Amino acid sequence: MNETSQVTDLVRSDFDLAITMGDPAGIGPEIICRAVAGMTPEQRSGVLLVGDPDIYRRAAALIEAPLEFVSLEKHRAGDDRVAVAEVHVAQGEALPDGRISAAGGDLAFRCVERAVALVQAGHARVIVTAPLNKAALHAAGHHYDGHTGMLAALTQAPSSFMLLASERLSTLHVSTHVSLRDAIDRVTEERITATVEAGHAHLKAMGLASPRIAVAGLNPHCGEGGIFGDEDERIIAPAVRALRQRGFDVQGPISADTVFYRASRGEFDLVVAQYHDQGHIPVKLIAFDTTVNVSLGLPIMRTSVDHGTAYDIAWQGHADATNMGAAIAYARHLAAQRTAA
Ligand SMILES: NC(=O)C1=CN([C@@H]2O[C@H](COP(=O)(O)OP(=O)(O)OC[C@H]3O[C@@H](n4cnc5c(N)ncnc54)[C@H](O)[C@@H]3O)[C@@H](O)[C@H]2O)C=CC1
Ligand SMILES: NCC(=O)COP(=O)(O)O
Repeated sequence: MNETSQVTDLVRSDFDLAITMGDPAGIGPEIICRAVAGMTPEQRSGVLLVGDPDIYRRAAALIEAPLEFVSLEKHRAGDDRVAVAEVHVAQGEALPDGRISAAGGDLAFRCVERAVALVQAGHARVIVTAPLNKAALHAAGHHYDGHTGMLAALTQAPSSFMLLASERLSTLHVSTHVSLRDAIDRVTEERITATVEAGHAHLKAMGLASPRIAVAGLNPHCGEGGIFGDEDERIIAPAVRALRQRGFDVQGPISADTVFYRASRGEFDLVVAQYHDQGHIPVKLIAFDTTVNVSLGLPIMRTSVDHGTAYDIAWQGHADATNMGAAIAYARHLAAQRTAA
């Protein structure tokens, strides 16, 4: 029986969160154990870890957390031990700490695959992901651009969008993991429209009655009348006009050098960024520890830390789990909003 088919044999089905291990060579196992160790027994009972239990045990020992783990199939309501949907490292494969390996990339992929199956089967509600390394993922032959694209493929969603949500500033991206040259080609009316629609729907679902959305320009000063490029006038402005005609509270294009500052002061609930770094840099600058990566446009719910695998500090015992805590809190909030709706 393979790991995915085991979901049909589960003995319990009331987990709020399925938390995936990410790349085991990185800080994922450590920050997950830190976050779980800090939970109340009630919160912990709603958590299902996905990954290799021996690696979770090693991480718990590293941080001296008194956590015990039990296979999902043996877990019962009231059990103090942390339930684990087991996904094992391929035997005999090298998995060096803090280094890119096919074994690490493959385990990270199989954990996400398993988590999706668990959620689709109704055994968990929201997926929270620890970071994976995209080079390791590709080394293992899984050619996705990250979780966001992988989740779209695994759930047969036509598209997915990356939201970085923080208290002061949230950004949603027209494109993410492509080259800057490709990103410019992806600035199309269709993609801008779909991104605004996805952001609007998410904010409504999170309880905002009328989300105020800004769309960032692409070129310096939005092209300044065509002197520095014409995409802002030719593509972004018509897309925003059409959205406004449909009733969306959306403005733009607004120069990228001011729009994030304005949003961070409360003028907008969301900024649609035209490419990865445009939307990532301002949020990570002001809220690296607390920004949550949320996948939009999928039939399932998923949140994540905003940081990466941090190989440089992996398995040294001093990774900061604040961001994992924020991703978990956002996931719980998502689930609660969905229940209330
Ligand atoms: N959600 C995900 O799966 C994400 C995955 N990545 C991937 O992670 C890999 C490494 O990315 P990098 O650009 O090196 O960024 P990174 O976020 O892994 O590391 C950047 C710096 O921040 C530090 N850092 C990050 N998280 C930390 C934490 N929790 N506690 C203490 N220090 C922390 C690291 O030690 C490093 O100095 C790449 O393959 C990237 O694609 C990056 C972002 C998100
Ligand atoms: N820059 C964000 C990142 O790399 C995480 O991407 P994803 O795994 O959430 O698609």
